[in-house]
Amino acid sequence: MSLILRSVTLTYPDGDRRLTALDAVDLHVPAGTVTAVVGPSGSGKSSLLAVAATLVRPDSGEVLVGDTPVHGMDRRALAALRRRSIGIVFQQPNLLPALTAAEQLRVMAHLDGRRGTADLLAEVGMAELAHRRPHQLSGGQRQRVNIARALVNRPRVLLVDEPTSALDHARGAAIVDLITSTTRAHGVATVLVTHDRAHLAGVDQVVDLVDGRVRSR
Ligand SMILES: Nc1ncnc2c1ncn2[C@@H]1O[C@H](COP(=O)(O)OP(=O)(O)OP(=O)(O)O)[C@@H](O)[C@H]1O
Repeated sequence: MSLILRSVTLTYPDGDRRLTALDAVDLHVPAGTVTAVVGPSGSGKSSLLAVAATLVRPDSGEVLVGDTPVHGMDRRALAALRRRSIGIVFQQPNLLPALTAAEQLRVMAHLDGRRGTADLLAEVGMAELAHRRPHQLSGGQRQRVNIARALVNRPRVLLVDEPTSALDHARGAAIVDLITSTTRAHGVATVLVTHDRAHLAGVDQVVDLVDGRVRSR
């Protein structure tokens, strides 16, 4: 159950012209592996995540989420696919301030009728802090809860946006290690967008995005 982008092109209106944010991008992220997407500001990283999340429809090309082609799906079908198959970890953990770590996960589980959230908190090293609210947690701990929450619906695809930007070096490295180990344990296809090349030794594939084009290495 992989994530595949085939020759994806995305443009935005730019005055009288169009700006090409993604230019014939090919990406294959097999299940149980992490692909890091690295590139300078404006190279198209957020656009790539938005297309992979099915939040933005490309001008052309094909997106397959967990082997399901999204082309031609209506909004309702896309929303169902996102809920069922895609986990998203945003740069800033947008946790609900009034809820404890355990409750953040249970809300998601309740919405989707899933169980087993305590195991997920333990997996990200947060079992003992499960009763704490976001303001009682460090940035790294909040990011751990955020990652666990993204896994509640047992997604096939995990999309992670700059998870280390607010963390120091050691905590950033620990978060990337955690993303890698949970990716393997859950067999998800993970895309990790980052401008920070420091922590990428353990990932399976690194692609450079330059002016909307992928350069593999
Ligand atoms: N909604 C939009 N309308 C017009 N142009 C846009 C829009 N969103 C992004 N762009 C442009 O598309 C290009 C790619 O932007 P994108 O946000 O994907 O880059 P990025 O690599 O994520 O950048 P950063 O690291 O700064 O977040 C940039 O030139 C940007 O200005």
